[in-house]
Amino acid sequence: MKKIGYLGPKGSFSEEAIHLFIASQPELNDSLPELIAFPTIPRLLFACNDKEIDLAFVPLENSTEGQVGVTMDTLGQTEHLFITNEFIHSIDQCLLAHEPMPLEQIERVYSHEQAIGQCRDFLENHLPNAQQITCLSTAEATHRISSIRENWAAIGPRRAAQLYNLHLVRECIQDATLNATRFVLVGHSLAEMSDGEDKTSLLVIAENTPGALYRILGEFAKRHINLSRIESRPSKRKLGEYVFFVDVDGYVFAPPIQDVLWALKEEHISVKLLGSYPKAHPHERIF
Ligand SMILES: O=C(O)C(=O)C[C@]1(C(=O)O)C=C[C@@H](O)C=C1
Repeated sequence: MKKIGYLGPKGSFSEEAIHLFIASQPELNDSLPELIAFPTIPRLLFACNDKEIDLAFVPLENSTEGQVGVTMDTLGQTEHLFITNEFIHSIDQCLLAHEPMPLEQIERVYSHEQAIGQCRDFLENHLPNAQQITCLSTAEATHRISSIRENWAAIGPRRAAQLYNLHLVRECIQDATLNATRFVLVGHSLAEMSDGEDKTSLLVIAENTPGALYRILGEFAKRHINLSRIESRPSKRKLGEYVFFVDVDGYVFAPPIQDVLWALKEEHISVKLLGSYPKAHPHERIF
């Protein structure tokens, strides 16, 4: 039985998404994997890197709040991991508390930083005086308030209300109605080319010199390779130095992508392959 790790505890958006992802994958449905909750994303990804688990399921970016930096940074640090699938899950944030209560009475709001970021306008407009407390996940926030009878609330998934015996004070409190998170499944080997459209994720380490990014992008443009995402993260070596996460259309062994990788190597630009995997086509309700 395959072991898949996710950001827990039970009731997190990650858990909700992994169940839907498994249901969408006939080959995983034949022998259901064992799901293991981890308290943090680095612990989860390093457990996979060290082969304690077969696969890790992690959030990578959200349509409202943007990149999940900790996932990107940890993928950059691990050595034996490849993204093998992506899965887009629609996210509805709910405000949960012990009992129905007027918003003015709520003194504290607990949640994961991504969830707090997705509800920034709601918090500013409706709970301007509530203290915001960041937790390791939305489910951890929900679990924390469930054992203490105070005027505290948590932001998290609808299902967490049932699991932790809480009341739904408000639903869909995120700032953008269409709110979705892209999760990726990460494993130990490169996925094979699919029957449909694939994409390739690369981590490119550019020098801080004039035109460095221009030259990198030029290699893709020359070969008509479509870039679907480019994001920077600090290199963590010095202020103002960045690494770039680039997603391009196509499977990594397709000749034009191989040509780009050779060209970048010749220019001494270092590139780490993060994976090649089937492109997700989310339902139009999501985007
Ligand atoms: O805290 C959770 O419930 C998670 O699964 C993490 C996470 C994230 O880091 O993006 C997942 C989806 C939502 O965007 C909010 C939080």
